[in-house]
Amino acid sequence: MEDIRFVPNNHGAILSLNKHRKRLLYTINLICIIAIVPFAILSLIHSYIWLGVCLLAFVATLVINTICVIQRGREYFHHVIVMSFLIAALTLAVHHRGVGAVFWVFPVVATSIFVLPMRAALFFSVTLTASVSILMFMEMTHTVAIRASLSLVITIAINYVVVNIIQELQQKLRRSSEEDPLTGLSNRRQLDNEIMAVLDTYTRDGHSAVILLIDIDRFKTINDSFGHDVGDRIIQSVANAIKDNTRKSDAVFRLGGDEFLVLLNGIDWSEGSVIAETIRSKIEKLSEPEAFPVSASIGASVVYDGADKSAWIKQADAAMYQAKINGRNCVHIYQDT
Ligand SMILES: Nc1nc2c(ncn2[C@@H]2O[C@H](COP(=O)(O)OP(=O)(O)OP(=O)(O)O)[C@@H](O)[C@H]2O)c(=O)[nH]1
Repeated sequence: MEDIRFVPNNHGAILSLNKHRKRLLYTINLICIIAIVPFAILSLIHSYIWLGVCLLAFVATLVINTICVIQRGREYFHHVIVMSFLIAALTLAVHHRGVGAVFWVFPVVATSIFVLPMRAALFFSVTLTASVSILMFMEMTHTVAIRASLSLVITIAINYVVVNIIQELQQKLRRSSEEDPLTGLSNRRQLDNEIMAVLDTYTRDGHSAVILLIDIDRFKTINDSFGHDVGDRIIQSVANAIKDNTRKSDAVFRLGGDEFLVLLNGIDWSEGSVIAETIRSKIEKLSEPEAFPVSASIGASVVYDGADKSAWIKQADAAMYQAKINGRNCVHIYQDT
């Protein structure tokens, strides 16, 4: 499940819009134009000038923001400005039209949490509820004011609990779709994006990078001789050995079975071969606690002009295959022959 709220960056701008987010924005805009614009015009006709002005200002700023977000990935008006028009309009509507206007507050409060950052939505919902409630206590019977205010508070509370649960589930789902459960390493799904980013950096800035393809030697024999549980433990130990000997800026993936891929960023072939050798020797050292031989064959391939993702991985794979042919438990660096 995807996060359906818009993610603001440090400047409060709205980032990456996927098609679900766009759909939500279009729907909100359409509803606002169909429902609010006629109401604003009616308000102006009935001489509720400020109410009409605030409603039109809200719709205008919302539509402009939507266009800017879709075209440039950034809001034009900060959402505080857009929401201020809405708070003012709804408070004026309750003042002019009485309790009937309070019904409009419920969908607005419920929707805010899906379109605003969590804190902003909470601030907006509380401010709107407070201003409408104060007005109701001043202008209506206390029974009506208490009932309406209480149901608004309950709506806000339930919304926040539900959205928090959705976010937690969403994070779990994202983790499980991107992470290998046995080792906690990223799985193949993440690989494409990471490699594309490294290739972009190489093309743009000339930063070198190296792929290491690591395959545990005779892993089938380990499984057959000592069982799958021991095999799993070896996979975890190898994963830890790789993680412990790479930097945070490198990316480590379990491709499946007993095969791992390491993406070494900003590293040339000589540094890459040193890291590969360190990893190989750390994996070999796992033999001591296990009391049976553990080793891995490693193929290395350095990024090259015109490299594409699958050709680059194929080179590392060919190098790893050569390391197996060379007797396993060794590093082989791909060379164009
Ligand atoms: N324990 C365990 N075994 C797995 C897992 N995934 C795949 N395998 C086993 O890993 C073994 C992979 O063996 P291969 O890489 O084909 O061959 P190998 O025995 O390692 O031989 P070489 O690669 O030629 O050195 C197979 O027996 C798979 O059943 C896993 O998650 N856990």
